[in-house]
This record gives sequence, C-alpha cells and structure tokens, in this order.
Amino acid sequence: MMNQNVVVQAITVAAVANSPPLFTYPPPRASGSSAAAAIPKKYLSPVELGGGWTNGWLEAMKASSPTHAKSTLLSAPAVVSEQDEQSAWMMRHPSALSKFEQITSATTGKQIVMFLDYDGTLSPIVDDPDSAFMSDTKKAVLFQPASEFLPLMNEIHKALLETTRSIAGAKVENNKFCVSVHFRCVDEKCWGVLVEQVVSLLKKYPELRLTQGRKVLEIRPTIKWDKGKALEFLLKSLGFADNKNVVPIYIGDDHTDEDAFKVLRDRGQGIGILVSEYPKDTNASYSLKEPYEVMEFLLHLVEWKRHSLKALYKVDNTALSLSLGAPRSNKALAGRLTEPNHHGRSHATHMTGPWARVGPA
Ligand SMILES: O=P(O)(O)OC[C@H]1O[C@H](O[C@H]2O[C@H](CO)[C@@H](O)[C@H](O)[C@H]2O)[C@H](O)[C@@H](O)[C@@H]1O
Repeated sequence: MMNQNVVVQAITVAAVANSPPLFTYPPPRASGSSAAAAIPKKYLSPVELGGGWTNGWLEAMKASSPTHAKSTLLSAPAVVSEQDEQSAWMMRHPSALSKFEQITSATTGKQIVMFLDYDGTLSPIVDDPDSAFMSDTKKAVLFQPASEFLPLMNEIHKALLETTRSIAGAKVENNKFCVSVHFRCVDEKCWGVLVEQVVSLLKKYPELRLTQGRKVLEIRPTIKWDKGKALEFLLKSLGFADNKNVVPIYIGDDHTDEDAFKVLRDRGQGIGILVSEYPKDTNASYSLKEPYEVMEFLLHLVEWKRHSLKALYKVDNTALSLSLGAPRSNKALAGRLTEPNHHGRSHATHMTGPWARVGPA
C-alpha cells in the first residue's frame, strides 16, 4: 500500500482514578520457557540477511511463508507436533483477547498510547498492496529520517521495475524510504530468479540494504533507523518516555515490528502484541491471530475505557450534587472529570481525545 511506511499512532488519552499497581513487564509466562528454544527453525522470523547470498535469501523467502510450510503433506505425528508447538507458543504469547483483563488491570489509572502497524495488523494481507485500505479513522504520523536518500530510492525503484519486468506477478512498490518487491503473486519456481535479480542490482548500491517481510523483499537506506527507533522517537517527542503513567501498546505483524517489541521489552514499559496465526520467535508478550482480532481487541479496549470513565463520571456527578446542593449541568462538566489524588481528595483533570465526550446520555 502506498504511504504505509509510517508509524500509525492512535492515541487515546484517559486519566483515571487511583494510584495503579506498578505494571510488571513482561506478563507472567509459562515457567521455564525460552521463546526461541522451542520454536522450530522453519518458523523463525527471517532476520536481516546482510550477506546477500541468493540461496540464503531464497531459503529465507520459503521459510517465511508459513502457508508454504502448511501446505506440505504432513504425516499424522507431524500434525500432532505442530499442534503441540502451537499450544506451547500460545502459552508463552497468550491471546490479548483471552488475557484482556490482565492487560487492562495493568493499565488501570494510566494513559494508554497505541502504536499500530498497518498491513497485516489493521488491514488484512491482500495480494495487491494498493488495495490494502483502512477507514479514514486512522491518523498517521510520517517521520522522514533521511530525505537525502529520496533521489536514490526513486532511482532504485525505476531500476527494479525494469529488472523484474520479466517475472510474472512481481510488483515493485515505492514507499519513499523503502522500495518493496512483492513476490506474493509470483510462482514459487521463479522466486530464485527474482531474488538473484534484486541481489545483483543491489551490488551497485552499497548505500542500500535488503531486508525481508511477508512475501516481500525490502530495499532501504543503510541508516540506523527502524520501527524500534521510531517508537522511541515518538515516545520521547510526545513526552511519554520514562513516564510510569503511560502504557504504550504496540501491535504489529511483521519482523520489522520486532524492533519495536524489543524496545518496549528493554524499557520495561508497555505491551507488545504480535499478530500471527503461526508460532514465531518474537519479543512480543501477547498475540492476536489476524486483523479482525486486532479490531476486536481495540473495540474492547475502547469499551472498557468508556465504562471506567462513565463509572468515574457518575461518582463525580453525585459528589458534586451533594456538595453544591444542586445538580450541575452536563455542559459545565463536559471535558472535565475529577479523580481522587493520592491524599484521597479530588482534583480536576482535563480530558482530551474521544474520552472527553464521555458522560451521561
Ligand atoms: O514493515 P511493514 O510496515 O509492516 O511493511 C511491510 C510491507 O507491508 C506491505 O506489504 C504487505 O501487505 C501487502 C498488502 O496486504 C501484501 O500484499 C504483502 O505481501 C505484504 O508483505 C507493503 O505493501 C510493503 O510495501 C511493505 O514492505
């Protein structure tokens, strides 16, 4: 999808009562489990393969196509073992939906900041990247770390269009700071030729590097920039870094999202949720199977926040009526809530975002 190479940041702001318990990260896992240990190699996320060996790339392309692995004929014991792997993985990365209460209890009284990947997270994966749309509700923050690379990115985009022209189904997409070569619609027999073309073209561009996503080869500048750094940048510039009352939740599906999950894990701040139907080595703590579940999770979260604020608002309204001797109009209260401070007294809190509209009907 064009313009997808952004960090989508939907911020829901809510200040809720009470001093919350300190959020511990990561959440409890099955004892003695090491994320990487039990994951079979074929499921491991492809890491950045700097060397550029065509064979290595081809293997990585195959290994990172779980549907490919799934479609092979499996004998009965193999099926059982895959199920075991799936359940073991789910123990380590439980569904964010089934552990919803665990997540909300960790965020009670804190401000939640949502960071959402786009393709495969908010929008289901489709064959044609240009058809991956989402409703207008999304708000995007586009960070442009290195505009001096733009001419080079345009050049490589043109060169790749030309080079891969002969491969049926190959699609080259210019995402400004990343040019993507899609092989989702390319016959698997041609993957080797495709990767060879890309790798040999890249030899002329030492300033660029090759990485891999979901049935896509990605060409990026060699700058030290990734989604983890983008997340840190946003947390810092929004004043949320080192704020114990802010819980960033990052949801993503691809291996590029792992940098962001790792940042949250290393900081001990926030929650990483991986969107995947298959076991994958991940730094995320929770999982969701597909974009539909992401939407469900987000809706639950909105509903939960709405309820907590509504309850708080009602308490506040009653207290005000008692102290003022007369009901205060909804209008006067709009946008304000009171919350008990650490001394048990109340103080006003300005509400911003959708929560400001919450109040009695
Ligand atoms: O790292 P991301 O920001 O998650 O971007 C990875 C790629 O996402 C998009 O491709 C993916 O979604 C497409 C539409 O559903 C799908 O056809 C493709 O197979 C997926 O890889 C985007 O189009 C690419 O440019 C990104 O590199």
